[in-house]
Amino acid sequence: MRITVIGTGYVGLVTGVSLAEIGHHVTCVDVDEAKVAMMANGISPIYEPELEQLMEKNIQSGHLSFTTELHFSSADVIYIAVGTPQLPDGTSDLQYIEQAALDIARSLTKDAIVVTKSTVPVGTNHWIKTLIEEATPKEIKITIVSNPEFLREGSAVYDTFNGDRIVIGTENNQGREILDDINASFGLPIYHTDLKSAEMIKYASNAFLATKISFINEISAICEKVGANVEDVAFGMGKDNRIGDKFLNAGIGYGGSCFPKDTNALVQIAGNNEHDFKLLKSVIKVNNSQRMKLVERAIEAVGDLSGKRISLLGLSFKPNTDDMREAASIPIAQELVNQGAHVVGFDPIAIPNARSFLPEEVQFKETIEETIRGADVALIITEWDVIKSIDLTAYTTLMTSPIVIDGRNCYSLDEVRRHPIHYISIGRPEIQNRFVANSLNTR
Ligand SMILES: NC(=O)C1=CN([C@@H]2O[C@H](COP(=O)(O)OP(=O)(O)OC[C@H]3O[C@@H](n4cnc5c(N)ncnc54)[C@H](O)[C@@H]3O)[C@@H](O)[C@H]2O)C=CC1
Ligand SMILES: O=C(O)[C@H]1O[C@H](OP(=O)(O)OP(=O)(O)OC[C@H]2O[C@@H](n3ccc(=O)[nH]c3=O)[C@H](O)[C@@H]2O)[C@H](O)[C@@H](O)[C@@H]1O
Repeated sequence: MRITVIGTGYVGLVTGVSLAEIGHHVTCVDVDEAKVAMMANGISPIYEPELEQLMEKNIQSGHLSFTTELHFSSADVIYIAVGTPQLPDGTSDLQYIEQAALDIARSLTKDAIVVTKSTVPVGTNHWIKTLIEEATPKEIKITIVSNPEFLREGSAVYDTFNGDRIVIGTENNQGREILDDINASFGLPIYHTDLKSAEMIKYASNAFLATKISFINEISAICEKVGANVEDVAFGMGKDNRIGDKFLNAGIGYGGSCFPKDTNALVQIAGNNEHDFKLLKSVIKVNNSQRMKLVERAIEAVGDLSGKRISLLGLSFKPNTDDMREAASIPIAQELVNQGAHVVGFDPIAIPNARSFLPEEVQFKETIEETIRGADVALIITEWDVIKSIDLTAYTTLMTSPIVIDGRNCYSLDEVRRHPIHYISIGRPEIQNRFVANSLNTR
């Protein structure tokens, strides 16, 4: 099948490369000339494991190409994968979707199947179809399909080939049959539904996962007060198949380009339809306050942060990605700078992106050791393997005072107990050996 994918971000590029890998002829279109030039040379503009190897392989085999030209007339199927960011009031900004629809309409010379991969509010697929139809000759027939994406950043390629389901929302059998054909080689379960239900499945899935995270974070706050351990609690809960053991990691909350924007968008979709989504509003509120916990703990541990050297370990919103969108490091770094702290940041991959997201006062270091050297407090923001696997003696030998506040519960408490560290994590008992207190007093 000849497929054109519009938009080559995390979703569009991975979709295009994966469809090429299973044998389709894919043209990826983007308006960003610099990005297209990179991709045409086999270089991925995003950090995503396995992606670049597959890109190179499929460019070589002639299955994958990149262009800025907005001509779609030779495609059998056109995928829309442009961004749907959040407007200030929480609703989805559909300007890129609208532009893509108009670009499609302008160049169509025959019937087309248009597939929406982007996450869009309920009813948007009908709107896209109407937009295209209004701008094309009457004899051209448009079939619209909603095919929401469930990949996670950091494991996007793996997820595309090993996902739990493919959702295909259609308005007729033709769209359904062609999408079944296109996706057959992925070998994943396909679930068919109507357009609106497919759109809703995407928001409901992200909102439910966000709810699990805020729920376990609330439980972690109670664990801290009563002296329980949230990891043991989550493990015990997760053994019940009805609950499941995934997405119960307590921490500093969810970030990224999707959970924050999609939860806000669903609150707006509900509100526009006269439903006050109280539960989801609370999920968002809990998440917003969760992010500041590390700063609050730092103040409890050392008092006034002014003039203190504070290390941020991990800057991206989660490990294995360079994506800084809605990363917890952004409000945390801003608050630390506001309080007069001297902030030093480390991330194995995201530093180039982080420079434009974090306050200019933040300094960056290439290694964990350089980042924590001379620090008064280390805050763990992202659970990169390189941070999880560090020898804990580095904290005691390099820091001015070994106070580690771990927003991702990276270390086992048994391991921490073997080191003279003041260790504060989320929903687990605080560890402050007498030895640490003594060593701090003698500094
Ligand atoms: N990032 C993720 O992990 C996931 C994202 N989604 C959804 O997928 C959609 C895309 O998200 P991302 O890939 O993160 O976006 P992104 O912001 O990384 O990429 C969007 C791309 O579209 C391009 N673009 C915009 N307008 C265009 C036009 N008219 N023609 C050609 N190219 C155009 C931009 O230059 C950019 O390269 C969003 O709706 C998002 O909610 C869904 C699942 C996962
Ligand atoms: O719509 C999207 O964009 C995507 O959003 C999420 O994927 P992603 O944002 O890439 O990453 P996740 O692994 O879901 O993590 C999101 C955030 O939740 C946090 N998280 C996750 C799991 C957990 O138990 N606890 C927790 O705090 C992570 O640290 C991260 O900040 C969903 O998992 C994907 O299915 C979906 O396609």
